[in-house]
Amino acid sequence: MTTDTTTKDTSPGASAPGTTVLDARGVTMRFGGLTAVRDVDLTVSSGEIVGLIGPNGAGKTTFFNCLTGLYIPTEGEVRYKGQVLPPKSFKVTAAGIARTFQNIRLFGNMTVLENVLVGRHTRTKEGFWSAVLRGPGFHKAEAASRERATELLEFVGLGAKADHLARNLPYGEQRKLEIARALASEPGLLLLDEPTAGMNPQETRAAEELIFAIRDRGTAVLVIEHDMRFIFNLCDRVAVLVQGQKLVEGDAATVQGDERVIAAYIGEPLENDPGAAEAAEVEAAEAAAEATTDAAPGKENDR
Ligand SMILES: Nc1ncnc2c1ncn2[C@@H]1O[C@H](COP(=O)(O)OP(=O)(O)OP(=O)(O)O)[C@@H](O)[C@H]1O
Repeated sequence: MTTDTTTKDTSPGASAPGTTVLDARGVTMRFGGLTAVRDVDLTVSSGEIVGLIGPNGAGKTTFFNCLTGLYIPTEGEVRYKGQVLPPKSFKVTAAGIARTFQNIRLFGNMTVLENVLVGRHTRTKEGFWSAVLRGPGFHKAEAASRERATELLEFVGLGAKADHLARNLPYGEQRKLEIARALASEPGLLLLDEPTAGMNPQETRAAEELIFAIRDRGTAVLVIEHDMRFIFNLCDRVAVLVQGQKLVEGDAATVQGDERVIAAYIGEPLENDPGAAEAAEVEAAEAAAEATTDAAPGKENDR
């Protein structure tokens, strides 16, 4: 038997909108002498898409790893729906938090459907002996899992490719498949680590639509991304990590207007920064003025 009592439209992990699903408090992660994450608080509620941004090495992935049981925070506490998270990633997945990784981690030689079925294992109650003996309970569970996996593939737009080998999918579809596999564990919170990395603009737009649809099914989303346009379009709230600490948190306008955020990105300018065009114009004007001064007739005489 499975716990599969789902409909296409609502995730079984869904909570009433506005319920806090993730509550991370004072999370600190040290590696020897290096503090990668320092005293970070973050909440995510049902019905929300929250973004986590910051320059390279700011501690975003380390923080994600603290939320998924991959790392046990040196200090602090992470609660999911009020319960302190167990310190093992498979238990965290079973509790209701699923994730994707920066680098795609699919089983390339398995079919698209099989990849999603792998993601279902935390939601099936069939034990080892049932699988070995392949009794009626096992077959029923397998059929239910296949049905649910097929629904999820349709949901992400890969219904027609269920029998293809994962490695033969184009890049953007592999990313979608990763998301379908994560959804197969019926999470209440989905963590996406750079979901649009390597995507073209069209694929990025499709990913945006898909994440909105996931939110609408009742799954809260926390997303790390470097693509600022994507993050500010998508997220209800954005937290900025800099050198392991949370610098600012708020809606897109609050974060975009904060001088400290722009300063933190100096040397690594904000992608699609609204001020970038003006800054380039000023630089060009300064360069032109310098060139004119250099070529001015009085210049020789001034020396
Ligand atoms: N397992 C580890 N052992 C030691 N140091 C680590 C480990 N993982 C991360 N770090 C260090 O912690 C800091 C934060 O790294 P992290 O990967 O979390 O940053 P990030 O914000 O995700 O960066 P990026 O945007 O480049 O992915 C970096 O200085 C990194 O070198």
